[in-house]
Amino acid sequence: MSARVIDGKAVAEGLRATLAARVQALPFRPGLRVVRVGEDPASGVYVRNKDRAAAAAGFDSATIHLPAETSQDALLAQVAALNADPAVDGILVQLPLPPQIDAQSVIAAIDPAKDVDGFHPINAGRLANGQPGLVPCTPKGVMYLLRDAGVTLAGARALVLGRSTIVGKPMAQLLLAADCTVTIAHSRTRDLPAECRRAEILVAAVGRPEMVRGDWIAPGAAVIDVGINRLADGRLVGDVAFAEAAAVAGCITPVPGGVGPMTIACLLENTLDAALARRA
Ligand SMILES: NC(=O)C1=CN([C@@H]2O[C@H](COP(=O)(O)OP(=O)(O)OC[C@H]3O[C@@H](n4cnc5c(N)ncnc54)[C@H](OP(=O)(O)O)[C@@H]3O)[C@@H](O)[C@H]2O)C=CC1
Ligand SMILES: Nc1nc(=O)c2c([nH]1)NC[C@@H]1CN(c3ccc(C(=O)N[C@@H](CCC(=O)O)C(=O)O)cc3)C=[N+]21
Repeated sequence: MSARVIDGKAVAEGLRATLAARVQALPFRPGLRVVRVGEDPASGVYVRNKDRAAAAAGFDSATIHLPAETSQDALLAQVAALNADPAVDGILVQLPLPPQIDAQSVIAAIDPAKDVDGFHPINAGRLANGQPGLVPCTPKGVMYLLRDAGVTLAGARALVLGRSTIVGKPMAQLLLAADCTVTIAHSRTRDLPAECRRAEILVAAVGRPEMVRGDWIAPGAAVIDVGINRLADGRLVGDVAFAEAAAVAGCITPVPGGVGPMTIACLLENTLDAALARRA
């Protein structure tokens, strides 16, 4: 292996320690509510990790777990109650939602000032316009990791693999704002390996286990693996074939212990930011 492995767990611990110190100095505890509907197994891990991290950093955090058959109206009523609750600074509705619920409508119902996921159209629009707002946690965490690893951003050729609203698109916006030359690739991209090979910064967010092979990576590239894929044998792997890619890349994030912990730390940072803005 030649690549430096970026320790997302350690960077996240550092960020959480800074946030904990800031929270301790406040006359109130920032309030975070996670709404989970049904039993999506991947959400279970995330919600558990988040609860532990939020409590340890001094946040007032709770998960509201609703049954899988919850109606859209009932979920909208829950969101409205959290919007109206002055003790709640951040609201996160865990995705995916069951099929009877339209996620877009639910996200649009969240008070943009409490939208710590940064998924509300108002916050997405602010990001696109270069205005301050709440930024989606995963792409925000990736930017922290790139900066921590000392990766040169201005002028760098960056490729984002994936164009989802929650990862790919906001990731591309943040890299663009940092003066990268950004390409967004997706399932209709012609010759994906060739596009990847041109990238000095490669961010993979496709949800396809180990799809990105070693010979797709430019020598010395910074490789950020957002993918979280649970294999049949229980192993957790990313969207990048780690060992192959690490033989070629300059630096690379592992799964687990890469982007995932940063997502949670950034959720806490967004909650603190939302609390300070709301209560100012
Ligand atoms: N570490 C973390 O904190 C987080 C990790 N994740 C993980 O990141 C991954 C991506 O998540 P998310 O963005 O929500 O996923 P989505 O399924 O919403 O989006 C996947 C994207 O990848 C593209 N894609 C799918 N298959 C291929 C292919 N064979 N070739 C090229 N492009 C393809 C899709 O293209 P098209 O648009 O054309 O369909 C789409 O744009 C998942 O593994 C998820 O679990 C997600 C959130 C947080
Ligand atoms: N509204 C909403 N916001 C989200 O941000 C959101 C979501 N819904 N739905 C699901 C995805 C996925 N996601 C993860 C975050 C952290 C880890 C994480 O902590 N991963 C650790 C541990 C993984 C493990 O041990 O299983 C790691 O990668 O090291 C995983 C997955 C957030 N998401």
